[in-house]
Amino acid sequence: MDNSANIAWHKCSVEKLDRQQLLKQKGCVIWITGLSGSGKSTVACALSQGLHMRGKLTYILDGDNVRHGLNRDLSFKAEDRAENIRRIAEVAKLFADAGIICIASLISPYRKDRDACRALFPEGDFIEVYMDVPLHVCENRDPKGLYKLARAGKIKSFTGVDDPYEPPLKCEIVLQQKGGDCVSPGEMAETVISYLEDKGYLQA
Ligand SMILES: Nc1ncnc2c1ncn2[C@@H]1O[C@H](COP(=O)(O)OS(=O)(=O)O)[C@@H](OP(=O)(O)O)[C@H]1O
Ligand SMILES: Nc1ncnc2c1ncn2[C@@H]1O[C@H](COP(=O)(O)OP(=O)(O)O)[C@@H](O)[C@H]1O
Repeated sequence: MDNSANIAWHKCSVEKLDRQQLLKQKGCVIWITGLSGSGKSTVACALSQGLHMRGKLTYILDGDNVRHGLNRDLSFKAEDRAENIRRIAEVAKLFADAGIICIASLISPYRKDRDACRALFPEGDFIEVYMDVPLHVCENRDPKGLYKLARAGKIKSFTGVDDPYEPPLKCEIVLQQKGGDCVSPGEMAETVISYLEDKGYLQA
């Protein structure tokens, strides 16, 4: 797998700590996982807005968007999903090293792929957020009409329909949308911001 030989890491005197001091924050990744339609992109945006208003620098890596460019060669079969997730994690690692709060929002359905991403980061810097929204709620929302197409057999291997989703067994934050209680994207974002504040990520 590793085709790079005879290479050495080149260090620079300006390091992550220096960049963090400049930005008055700590670089990390907030990894939002969940079914299609669970609200990942909406919460990612609300979070980015909330942090921006507090003077914090963020950048969103959305699965759908990255698949328009860097990952345009990848399909939805398991190996390609794994590669999609691996590449996004490596990019997120660069953003975190830049001192940025990187928000990755992608289905990332397999536990082992998400755990492999976590292993790329120092302890604490990979913050996994699970959008705990039942399939029937996502399917009722169906903003892009994809569930309808999947149920009609026009899209194959659609997560939650004929492809698996493995919820996290243990993650930093669970955002629930269950029963009659409606939790707004802004409220969900505030939960994540409180976590970041408590853990010291909003200061250098
Ligand atoms: N087969 C299949 N399964 C799931 N999703 C599908 C599929 N085909 C297309 N789409 C659209 O692609 C978006 C998911 O891309 P991701 O990069 O987040 O997926 S993954 O992490 O690699 O599983 C997903 O976006 P979201 O709805 O925002 O989750 C869909 O719009
Ligand atoms: N907290 C929420 N409460 C109600 N509706 C929501 C919430 N978050 C997102 N939505 C709606 O659900 C749909 C799917 O959201 P989206 O962010 O596109 O999900 P995903 O990125 O997981 O596919 C959109 O129509 C969005 O407006």
